[in-house]
Amino acid sequence: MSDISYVKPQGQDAQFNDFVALLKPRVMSLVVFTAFVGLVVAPVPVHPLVGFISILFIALGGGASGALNMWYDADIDRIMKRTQSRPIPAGRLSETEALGFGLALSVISCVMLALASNVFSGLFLAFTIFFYVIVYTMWLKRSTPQNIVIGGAAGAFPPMIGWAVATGGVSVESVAMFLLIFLWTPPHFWALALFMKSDYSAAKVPMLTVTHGRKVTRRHILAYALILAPVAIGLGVTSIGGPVYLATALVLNAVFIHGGWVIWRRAEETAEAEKYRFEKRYFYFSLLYLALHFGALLVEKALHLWPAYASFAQSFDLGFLWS
Ligand code: HEM
Ligand SMILES: CC(C)=CCC/C(C)=C/CC/C(C)=C/COP(=O)(O)OP(=O)(O)O
Repeated sequence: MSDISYVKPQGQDAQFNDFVALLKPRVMSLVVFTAFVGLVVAPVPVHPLVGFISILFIALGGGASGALNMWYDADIDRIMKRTQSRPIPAGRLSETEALGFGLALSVISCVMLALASNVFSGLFLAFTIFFYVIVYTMWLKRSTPQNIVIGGAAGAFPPMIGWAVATGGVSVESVAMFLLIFLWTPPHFWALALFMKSDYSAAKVPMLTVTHGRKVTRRHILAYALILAPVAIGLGVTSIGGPVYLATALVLNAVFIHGGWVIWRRAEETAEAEKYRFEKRYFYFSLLYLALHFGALLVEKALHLWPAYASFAQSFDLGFLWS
């Protein structure tokens, strides 16, 4: 964690773009979208200004956790090809700058979210940052191949935070959204780990592909796709689901399981000869998979404003089983 290797390029100030890059904006865009959906689909309406400010601070909190992750992981980011051009390993920002930026932004975002919505949401955001930075990044990532399974919880909390902004609490629906992302994370990440294995071996990060090999990882991807499907479809029979969501989930999960099956059956030599083309496609499909599930929840929310649709959708709601 020292700054010894840091040499600021002459005459070049730390760039605004580099601070933005510390926020991991591309990954966080989907994270923030899930938080937004969590907020919008909740049964309690939120004033648009409060909603906007809350999402802004959830986004900043997520970004802050990304900056703290990059501060702590600078040593392994220097080794991995995929991450070598990040601001710290590339020498454009110092570790101290990233740490200060990440800490300041974390405090500001949690306090502001608490003030803008409610204390529970602010504390929930703080816990999520803690989970990603301390539990995942500092502890699990370097110690167990289950790192992303357990650590993945951090990435699954944002829709619950959005829901908490609106309702001040937790519900079956928000837990179901959490479970959807929680069980999606392993196949999402392991598909990438199949074609990024050498990066992780070089950095000695105990990802499943490194510790147990690609064959075991392939089996795990299929297993998680199979466990994920009933949870993803199950979300459709809660109060925030409905026929449009259910149809979307049925199609997406059939495709995701089929892809997981193909990944499991693929001979390593074939995958290597094809430069892991299918695995790469599966990784990108995983992003679409999650975005479309949350997109379908938004569509349900809009359609529920139409009374005829709302009463039709009601017949799919099995909420009486748990309420
Ligand atoms: C522990 C949990 C997770 C791990 C280990 C993980 C890992 C990764 C990695 C290593 C990448 C490649 C990033 C890059 O090229 O810089 C990636 C990409 C991505 N991840 Fe995840 N991910 C996790 C959870 C999530 C969650 C919860 C979301 C959103 C809800 C998400 C959304 C994305 C997106 C949108 C990309 C594509 C970024 C791009 O185009 O550059 N990830 N993920
Ligand atoms: C609101 C809030 C606090 C949200 C946090 C959301 C969250 C935990 C997202 C994690 C997604 C992510 C970039 C994982 C990368 O893992 P990695 O760090 O191992 O990947 P890397 O090798 O690309 O750094």
